[in-house]
Amino acid sequence: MRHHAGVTDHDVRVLDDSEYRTAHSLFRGTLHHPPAPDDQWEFVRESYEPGRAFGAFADGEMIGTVQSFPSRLAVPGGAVVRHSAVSRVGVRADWTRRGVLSALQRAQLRAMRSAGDVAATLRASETAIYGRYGYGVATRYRFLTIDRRKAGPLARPVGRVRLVEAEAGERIAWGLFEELSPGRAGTIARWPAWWGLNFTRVVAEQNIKFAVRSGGTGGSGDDGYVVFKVVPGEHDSSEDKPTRLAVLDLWARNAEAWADLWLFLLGVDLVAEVTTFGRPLDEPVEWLLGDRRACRVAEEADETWLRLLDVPAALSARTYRASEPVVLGVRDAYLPENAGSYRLTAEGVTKVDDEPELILDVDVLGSTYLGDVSFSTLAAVRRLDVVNPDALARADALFAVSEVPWSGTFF
Ligand SMILES: CC(=O)SCCNC(=O)CCNC(=O)[C@H](O)C(C)(C)COP(=O)(O)OP(=O)(O)OC[C@H]1O[C@@H](n2cnc3c(N)ncnc32)[C@H](O)[C@@H]1OP(=O)(O)O
Repeated sequence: MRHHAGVTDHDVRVLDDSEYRTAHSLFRGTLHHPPAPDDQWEFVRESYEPGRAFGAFADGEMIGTVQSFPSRLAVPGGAVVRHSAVSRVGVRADWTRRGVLSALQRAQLRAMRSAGDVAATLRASETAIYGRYGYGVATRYRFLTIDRRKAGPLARPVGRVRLVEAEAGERIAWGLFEELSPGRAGTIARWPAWWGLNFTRVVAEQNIKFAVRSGGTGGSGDDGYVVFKVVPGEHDSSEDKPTRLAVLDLWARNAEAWADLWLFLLGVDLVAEVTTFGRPLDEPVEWLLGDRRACRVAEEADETWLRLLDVPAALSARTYRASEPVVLGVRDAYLPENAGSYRLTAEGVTKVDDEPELILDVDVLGSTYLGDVSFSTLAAVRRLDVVNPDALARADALFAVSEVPWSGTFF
């Protein structure tokens, strides 16, 4: 493939399983990590799926790679669509800014759509990279830091939270997760190798713990779990580091189980600080505490970058609120079959020849799709062309959701 006014020549093709380790080492190199040692590779190998890894080659050497995991994504209204979780994107430092990633993206987007995936998502290392390929920020998450000794929760537990040894804990967590996700819009299915890589592999080394909740008013079965680790503090050095409990993964079937899990976490002795990995924006942790100021949002950040691969299928999969119709005009440079006018009503979606009222690139449509940001907001920052200003309120009303979207799975 010739790119960027002929600066470079490279070919892109699907990798076979003899090439996965080279691709993985190349990717890790672009993040400035050494290749995975053998024990880690055993877990990583499992996560490469046939037909899903691509390499870019120049002079017979691999210079760039992308790959994806097979998954499913929940959309507003409760439907679940086929989805690829894209990761391990990297181009060797001596080949960057010559169009190598663009060529890889072109091949990967085409392949995912041809395979029948409706959407792809990823976590971006930098925000400047993926908009051009049609990915838009579609969910956000927040990282909490709680001063445990100040928190003083007022509620009392209803059920029972028990610590479970790692093997059984992981099995129970996995089972509950499969029941609960995809559920909320933005949540995804985890592929089997996700568990091995994220937990099994590091359980002993990182002293990872599993706690399971049961026995609430809903019955005696397990209905929530939390995966966490406690990092002991250091008090003998010049810097005083508090003992910290880090919440890695927390899912519950209902609010009662959720609150019991948090009450358990806030009651672990000798812990000064409870921190979380990215949690949903609407998780009411502050409201559980006697002193809401004990809970600080350490960071709020972009979580899911969403790429609609099959726009008509994606628009038809989600539901819409009652409102007057709107005609959206979609532009898509990489998958031009998505381009055109779509008439949306509360009952459904049709591709039409009508003049669009709002014109937007597919990455902007991706940002609105799960309901995290409104058309009006994106119009205010000039991310879409407003042909008919009245259409903004109609589009906002149609796409409105009652629960903030969130993924909750890092990859
Ligand atoms: C889902 C994940 O895996 S996230 C991890 C992504 N990987 C990394 O961050 C590892 C380090 N970075 C890299 O490996 C590379 O820089 C990549 C993969 C991000 C980009 O690869 P490249 O081959 O340089 O991208 P390519 O040349 O195709 O760029 C296409 C366009 O995007 C722009 N672009 C690409 N990466 C960046 C960036 N990091 N910052 C700003 N602009 C960028 C280029 O300037 C170019 O713009 P132009 O068309 O206007 O000239």
